[in-house]
Amino acid sequence: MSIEVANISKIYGSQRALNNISFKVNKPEIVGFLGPNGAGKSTMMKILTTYIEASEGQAKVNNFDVNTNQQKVQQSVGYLPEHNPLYLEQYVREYLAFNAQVYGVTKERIEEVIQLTGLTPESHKKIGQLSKGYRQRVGFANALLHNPDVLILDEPTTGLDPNQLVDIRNLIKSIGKEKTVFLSTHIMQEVEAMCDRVIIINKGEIVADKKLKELREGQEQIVVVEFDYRVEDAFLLNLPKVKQVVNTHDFIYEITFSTTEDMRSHVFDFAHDNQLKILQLNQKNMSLENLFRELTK
Ligand SMILES: Nc1ncnc2c1ncn2[C@@H]1O[C@H](COP(=O)(O)OP(=O)(O)OP(=O)(O)O)[C@@H](O)[C@H]1O
Repeated sequence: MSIEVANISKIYGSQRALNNISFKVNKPEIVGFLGPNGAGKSTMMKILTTYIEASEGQAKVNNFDVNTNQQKVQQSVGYLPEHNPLYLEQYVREYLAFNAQVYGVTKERIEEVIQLTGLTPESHKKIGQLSKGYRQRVGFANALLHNPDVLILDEPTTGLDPNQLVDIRNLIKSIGKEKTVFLSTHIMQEVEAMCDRVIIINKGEIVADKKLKELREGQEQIVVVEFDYRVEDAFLLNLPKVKQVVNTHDFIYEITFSTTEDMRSHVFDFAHDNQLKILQLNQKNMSLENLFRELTK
C-alpha cells in the first residue's frame, strides 16, 4: 500500500482541522483529494510529507510510518507544496542541482527531469524570469528528482493558463501510470480529467471515497448545447430520455438525460430536424459536481 491513513486528527488550538480521517491509496493510482477551501487538504498533505505531525492517528507512506520513519518517508515522496518555495534569483539548473545534492542524485537525473517536465526550452533562465506554468514545472522537476514512488501534489494546476493546464495534466497522467499520485484540488474538472478515484473532504472529515468509473456509471448525464436561436424549454423535452431542461444563458441549454449513453448525437439530429444550428455541444458529467455540492454545502 502506498499511502495508509488511519484515524488521523489534527487539532490547531481549539480547531479540529482533521477529524478521524482514514483512507488508503494503491500504486499506481491517481487520487484526487477534493474539498472546499479550508477543508483540511493541505493539512493532510503536510502530515503525509512529514512537514507537520498529526495530533492523533497513524499514517504510512510506502509502508514507512510518518512519525517514526521520517527520513524513509521523505525518500519515498515527491512533494509539490501549494506555495512552491522557489528561489527566484537562482537559475533552473542551479536550483535543481542544489536539491539534487540534498537527495544525492546524479547530474544525469537532473537533465532527465528537465526533459520529462518539458523545461528544456526555459532551463537556461532564472526562476524569477519564468511564467507561472514553467515555475510549476520546476516544482514538479524538483519533486521528481529522487524518483519517488509517491507524489503528493497540493493544488498543482492553480493559476495556470488553459494550455499549461493541459500540459501539466498530461504530465501528471503520465506519471500516474507508474506511480502513486495524491493531488489536492477544489476544481472538479481537474479530478474528472486526471483521477482514477476521488476522496472528498469537508470540514476535516471524509464524506466520499469513490472510483470515478463508479460515479460515471448509473448516473444521469447533462448535455450543454448552444443554438443560434431561442428554443422553448418544453420543445426540448421532446428529446428521448430527457429529464430536465434549463436555459442557463441566452441560447444555451443544459439538458439532463436519465441515461449514461452519449446523447449528443440525438441533440444533433434534433437540431437538424428542426432547422436549428448548433454553436456548441458538450457533454458534462454532473455526477461528481452533484455529489460534491450535496456533500460539502
Ligand atoms: N498553522 C495553522 N494554525 C492554525 N490553523 C490552521 C493552520 N493551518 C491550517 N489551519 C486551519 O485548518 C483548516 C484547514 O486548512 P487547510 O489549509 O488544510 O485547508 P485546505 O483544504 O488545504 O484549504 P485551501 O483549499 O483553501 O488551500 C483551516 O480552517 C485553516 O485555517
